[in-house]
Amino acid sequence: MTASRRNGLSGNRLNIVADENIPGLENWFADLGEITLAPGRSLNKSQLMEADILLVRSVTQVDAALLQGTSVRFVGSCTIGTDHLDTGWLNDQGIHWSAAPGCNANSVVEYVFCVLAALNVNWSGRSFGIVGCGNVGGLLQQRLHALDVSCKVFDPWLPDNPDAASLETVLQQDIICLHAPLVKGGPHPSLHLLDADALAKIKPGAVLISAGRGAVIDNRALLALLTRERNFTTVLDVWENEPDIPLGLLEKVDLGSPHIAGYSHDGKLAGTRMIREALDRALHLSPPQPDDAAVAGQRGAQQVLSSDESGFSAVRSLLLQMYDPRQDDRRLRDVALRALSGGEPMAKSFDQLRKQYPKRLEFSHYRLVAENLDDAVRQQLAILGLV
Ligand SMILES: NC(=O)C1=CN([C@@H]2O[C@H](COP(=O)(O)OP(=O)(O)OC[C@H]3O[C@@H](n4cnc5c(N)ncnc54)[C@H](O)[C@@H]3O)[C@@H](O)[C@H]2O)C=CC1
Ligand SMILES: O=C(O)C(=O)[C@H](O)COP(=O)(O)O
Repeated sequence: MTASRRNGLSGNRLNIVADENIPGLENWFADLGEITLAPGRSLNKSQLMEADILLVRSVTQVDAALLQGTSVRFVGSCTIGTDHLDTGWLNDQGIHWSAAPGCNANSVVEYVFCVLAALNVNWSGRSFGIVGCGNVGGLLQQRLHALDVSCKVFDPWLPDNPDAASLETVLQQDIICLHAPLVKGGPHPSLHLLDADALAKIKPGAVLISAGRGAVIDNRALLALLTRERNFTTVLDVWENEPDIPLGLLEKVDLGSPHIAGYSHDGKLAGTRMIREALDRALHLSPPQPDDAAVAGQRGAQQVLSSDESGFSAVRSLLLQMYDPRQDDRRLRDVALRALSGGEPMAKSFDQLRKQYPKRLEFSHYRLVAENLDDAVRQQLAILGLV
């Protein structure tokens, strides 16, 4: 039986237009019809006139300007964030849509711990503040509880969270992690939630890690503050005005990266798979055959890690063997320097860094072979996902 018969399409193969940066696309969607790849940033209506399915990432604004008058009837975004989708308009039009909630949450949480390892900040005995406690912030909170590290949470939609606190309280913690989505309206907007006033309330000596959406921090206010004084350590994965990020701000931050906190290979594949599942539900299709799915979800060969060190030094060195955010920082600063000296414009290089991002495997792909490690260190690593 052919793939399209299996799906009850009776020869009506679907016309799929997809962002060129979606791994696992062939394995998860080829059974449905023709796939046309396009650069997500510049996708336009003329490419979608005959399309049934549109598959995007966060760089494509999906709204009336893009879709009105096209034949698209399902939009899938292989991302957690949905701020690039005009969901109200899609609902009004009866166009099915789905994002991939939580697909790369584990990747972002691993990024946070690797950032702290890179900064040589031992989290034991410190307190965390989490802004936005959904799939990402909630997973971080779970790990912190398991590590016996205290945390405070600001999430106006979750007043019953056991660690619920005001934004002011959260900004007074030692390590502040921003994982709120970008929300521009409603009772709890997050746009510029960290404005000049809020930034001034951050505890001196704290570490601020922003891995939700860039505009949750007023980037001009942050630049002004960091230009006057550098009272806290700043780590930005996300920026206002991506991909043309503020280069003056990059110069001031301690670690910067091109919006890759969620870019583990596992997280990306999970996003693709989840969109296929959502499409099956929306259009009552059958999933691809297990063989296809198995290829799409293939895990890399297990890698083995060791360390001769002990205590936090061992944890730190093992985490950095798996993922070292300083490499992303270096790459970003290199392209910024080139842009400043008249080379490739930053916007182009930023997208290029993301497109050519090295394959990053999550901690669960690795195995520990360090005989010397004491039980407390082993336990800590196990909580982080390395056994
Ligand atoms: N840097 C990266 O690579 C990645 C960034 N993200 C971003 O992180 C965001 C969060 O991801 P998830 O936790 O999976 O989303 P989620 O939708 O599961 O959770 C978001 C949480 O933020 C809360 N929230 C909403 N408005 C808020 C406000 N004004 N202040 C504080 N909290 C607020 C919600 O109540 C919810 O609990 C995504 O929307 C996306 O924009 C997600 C994945 C990767
Ligand atoms: O899932 C999200 O939300 C993210 O921020 C993604 O990691 C962003 O990836 P792209 O869709 O921009 O490639």
